[in-house]
Amino acid sequence: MQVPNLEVWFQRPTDIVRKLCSGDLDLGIVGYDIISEYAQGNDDLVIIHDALDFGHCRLSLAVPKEGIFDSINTLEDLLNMPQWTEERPMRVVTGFGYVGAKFLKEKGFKHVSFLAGDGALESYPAMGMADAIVDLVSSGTTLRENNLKEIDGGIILESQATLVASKKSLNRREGVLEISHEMLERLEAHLTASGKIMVTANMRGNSAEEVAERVLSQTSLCGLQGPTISPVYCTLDGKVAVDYYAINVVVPQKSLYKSIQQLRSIGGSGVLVSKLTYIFDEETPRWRKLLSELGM
Ligand SMILES: Nc1ncnc2c1ncn2[C@@H]1O[C@H](COP(=O)(O)OP(=O)(O)OP(=O)(O)O)[C@@H](O)[C@H]1O
Ligand SMILES: O=P(O)(O)OC[C@H]1O[C@H](OP(=O)(O)OP(=O)(O)O)[C@H](O)[C@@H]1O
Ligand SMILES: [Mg+2]
Repeated sequence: MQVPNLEVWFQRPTDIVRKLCSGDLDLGIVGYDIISEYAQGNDDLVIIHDALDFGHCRLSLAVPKEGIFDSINTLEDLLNMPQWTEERPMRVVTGFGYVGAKFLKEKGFKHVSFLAGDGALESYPAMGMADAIVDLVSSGTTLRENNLKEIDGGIILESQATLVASKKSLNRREGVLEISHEMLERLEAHLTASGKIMVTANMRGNSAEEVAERVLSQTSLCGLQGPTISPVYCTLDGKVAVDYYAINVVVPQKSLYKSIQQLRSIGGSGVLVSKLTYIFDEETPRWRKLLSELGM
């Protein structure tokens, strides 16, 4: 473990929120969907990082593609269907009863009944047990396989993994604030580095400035703050001389090949490419934001 005094437990998403609320966990990594549903109105929880860039999905309303829903393509269409009455409300199955109900109420749905379910909700409409579902969608494969469709305006929330904490722990438990700070810094630095690579190459030149001019003339070689150019020393006739310059530049992974082509076009050779693990920038605004939410 690279962070001392940190113990890691894998728990079910709902239990993470529950244990944060009860004070049994100090920090949690959990989807925003779960926080929205299960941390209802609990102001002890605070989101330290809201976009860890994994577990991307959306909570969405879906209905069967055919039958009475054949021409239903928007939330408005669904709302105006004559089928839903007090005696026969639209039956929605979901594991997200709180945010699901709140959403439909805000959109003006009156005749709705909710049914709770944990898994394979996509099968409920075909089994005749529900009219619509509110569930997580990522690739959309599960919906397609079950002959269901999303409708315009039916996205309830977008979710991805977040780092959350209990304010009580941050304020009162020794070391929790410091560890949270370190984790936040490492996560941000790692996210900043993801998708970026370091390209190193050698280039013949008369001076660092002259090499820099050539490098900066290329759009894909500008780097984070500009290229780093340093002399490569060799011995020539028994004397130390500089014939080559090494250039170091950080570029987006997706411009890898373009960068190589541009480097070659200005005389670069011996190109090395390495992955970056962390890029530590200035103190992240998320830290300031957290301190202010804690009243510090
Ligand atoms: N298809 C998906 N693609 C990406 N992220 C998803 C997907 N489905 C769920 N998630 C995210 O992952 C979290 C965990 O999903 P899920 O509830 O299916 O977990 P699980 O580990 O299977 O737990 P459980 O055993 O309680 O079902 C969700 O809260 C959501 O944030
Ligand atoms: O749009 P897709 O990429 O098909 O993903 C969506 C599916 O993934 C989740 O289920 P999961 O596989 O976690 O099973 P579960 O519902 O039984 O937990 C979610 O509940 C959907 O069923
Ligand atoms: Mg699951």
